[in-house]
Amino acid sequence: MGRMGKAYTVNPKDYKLLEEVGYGASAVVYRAIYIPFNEVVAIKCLDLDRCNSNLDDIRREAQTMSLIDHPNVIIAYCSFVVEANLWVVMPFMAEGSCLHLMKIAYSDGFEEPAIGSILKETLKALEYLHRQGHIHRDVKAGNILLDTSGVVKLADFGVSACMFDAGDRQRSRNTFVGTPCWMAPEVLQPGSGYNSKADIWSFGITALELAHGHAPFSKYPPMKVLLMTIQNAPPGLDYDRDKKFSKSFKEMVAMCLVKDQTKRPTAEKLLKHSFFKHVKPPELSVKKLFADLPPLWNRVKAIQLKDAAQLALKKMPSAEQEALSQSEYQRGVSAWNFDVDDLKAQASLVRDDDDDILETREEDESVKFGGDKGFFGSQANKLLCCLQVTTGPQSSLMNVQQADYSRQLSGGKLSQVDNLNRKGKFPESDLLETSSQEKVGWKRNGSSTEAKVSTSENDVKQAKAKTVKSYQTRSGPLMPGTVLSHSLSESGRTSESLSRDTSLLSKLAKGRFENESQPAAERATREVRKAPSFSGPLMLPNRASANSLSAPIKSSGGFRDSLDDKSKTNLVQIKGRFSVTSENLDLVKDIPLSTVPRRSSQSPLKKSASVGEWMFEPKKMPVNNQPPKEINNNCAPVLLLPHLQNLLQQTSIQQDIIMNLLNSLQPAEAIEAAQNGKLPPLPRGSENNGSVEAASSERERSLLIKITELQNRMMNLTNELDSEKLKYEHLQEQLKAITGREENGERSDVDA
Ligand SMILES: Nc1ncnc2c1ncn2[C@@H]1O[C@H](COP(=O)(O)OP(=O)(O)OP(=O)(O)O)[C@@H](O)[C@H]1O
Repeated sequence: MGRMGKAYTVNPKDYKLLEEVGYGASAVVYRAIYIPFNEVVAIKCLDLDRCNSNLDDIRREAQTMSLIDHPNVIIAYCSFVVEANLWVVMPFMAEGSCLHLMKIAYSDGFEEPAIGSILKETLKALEYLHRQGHIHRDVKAGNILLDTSGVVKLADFGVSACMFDAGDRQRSRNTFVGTPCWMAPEVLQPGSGYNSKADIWSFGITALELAHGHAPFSKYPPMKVLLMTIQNAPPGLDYDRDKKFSKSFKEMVAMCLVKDQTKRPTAEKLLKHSFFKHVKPPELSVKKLFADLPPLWNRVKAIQLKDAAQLALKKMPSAEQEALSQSEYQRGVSAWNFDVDDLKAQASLVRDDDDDILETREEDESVKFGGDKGFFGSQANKLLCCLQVTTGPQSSLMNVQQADYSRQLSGGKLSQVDNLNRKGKFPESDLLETSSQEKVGWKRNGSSTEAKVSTSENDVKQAKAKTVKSYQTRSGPLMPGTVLSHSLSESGRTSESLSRDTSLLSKLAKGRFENESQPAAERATREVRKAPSFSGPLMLPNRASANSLSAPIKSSGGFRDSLDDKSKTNLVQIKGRFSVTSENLDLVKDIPLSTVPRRSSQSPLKKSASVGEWMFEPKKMPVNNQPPKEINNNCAPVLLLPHLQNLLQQTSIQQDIIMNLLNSLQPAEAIEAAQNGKLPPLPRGSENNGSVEAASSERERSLLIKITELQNRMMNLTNELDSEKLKYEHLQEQLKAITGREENGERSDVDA
């Protein structure tokens, strides 16, 4: 039974599928006619084979959608299974999603009045859903739908979870679901659990997406997005760069994008924010956004072709992979794939020398990684270990995209379409639609350009439509057993259906991906395994805590590209895995006691720690008044600085290593030993008479020997450093003296 007493049958024969008006990771959405009422509806056809979600998720989506009742939340009239698809019948939103609208005509985002209206309506929907005990978990521009009168509705409960569903509660709230770019940090951190505040974060990201035309970090592969979300400062509207936006908008966004979920406002509270007070009704500000635009299905077609053209332009395999990953975000697909192999493959997309990543956007400028290859590896490992492995049908990201790719690549004159869309807007454009739908053309100022959708694409499409129609109907309520067994029996059809895609290009693409994605995954696996372990006694204090804005020890590897300009200029040295910046050095002195404990006041280590201060707040050293025997005038103090800094860095790192070693051993004895330069007495292994104890004593002994060696080296370095400091001071004095003499000489010349 639908709304307002209207009954929508669950018989697919009562529905006539028309054009495709949208597609996601697991679904294609069609405009359709419900024949008994002659009413236009939208039908979302979820391909159960492709679908990453389990049946519970799908059923939940359908149930949730049919129970909700709010003007800003899209409802489901009914849903039923048709062969390998779940059909969800819902109202048709004739202007599609905000994402599509931006892609077709507002690539740099909307103006603030429109954004305000869209966000306010969306927030009303969220407030309602949260009140009902739901977390949407997939708030993004792609799920905000608009109709011709400017009505805004939040869609897609494909991943929503009911907070009051006791049985599933823990599981669903500790499971990663959603879209990385929009996902709150707490959602990305396994085990921490999350609540409706996760939607507020996504809402903030959506606000940025509407303001800029893309979500922050959207150009990066998923694993990178994940790490950036966890490690970086939250993205936001920049007070200088985003001048065109009001202060209250910026403030509102900043309130949403707070890493501590408890500090984020509820939807109810956020609605009271001043930004929403003066927002215009959507029929005034939103409606005009789509004036003069072609019908939705033609826009969608153009977007598909444009995406395909962009992908086809990427020649290099690595670029291709990156493009695939990026296109996933650009089109706002939310089915974040948690198949571990896929994630590893994604991780392999993070290239060390990815220079183009340096041509960053606003959010990139704040990128400060605490990770390096090793760190990345270990973090990724941790994350991968915690990720829930999808055990369903093979619906890897690659496969899903591959299918889309195949579909798109079968299109015709791509460059022309790209040309058409290059300018983004079609203000005076007039779409000419041929009856056969083989030709899509835009007339611009008299000159017409046309983009032909090739027959092959139509063939594929028609074949697809026929296939859908020829499916046997299994109408009636969604029966988990039926679908599951069917789905299982059909598992592996993804590759089958791919092979049905006929275009030569798609075959080529397919071959390439099949050949490349696997090694990529393997490579990534190897990389992750090879990654140096940061656990154990030799671990440097990892100060790149999950939420830290910057880390004292920075990457010179995997995320070198992400260092911002500032940190680049501060770069002191890149050595081994670590690069050290002056900022880092400054932080060395602030190592918390918990990280480097029991730093004794008599310890020689302290000496080296104080070097950090000296570098940045030069203290007067006791200067030997005797002039140095030899003055090398070429050796300006400036030249000495890098050398001193190197020494300092080495000393600090070694100090950390030693302290960690000490910390991992018999604490009091070891520290004492390190301080005295002696070995502690052997642990009381003999008392226990245990071979294990004896072995561990042996190990401790050898470790202590190593410590002593290291300590000696460190002390040598410290001495060297001290003498360099003295030299530096002398040189400074010398310089001063020379300068003074020269000045005096000049003055006496002038006097003379
Ligand atoms: N009722 C509707 N009316 C018009 N267009 C719609 C409707 N529902 C969805 N669409 C279009 O179809 C697209 C994909 O729909 P939807 O988000 O439900 O699929 P999905 O597979 O769950 O995608 P994703 O995983 O990216 O969220 C939307 O972004 C939107 O453009």
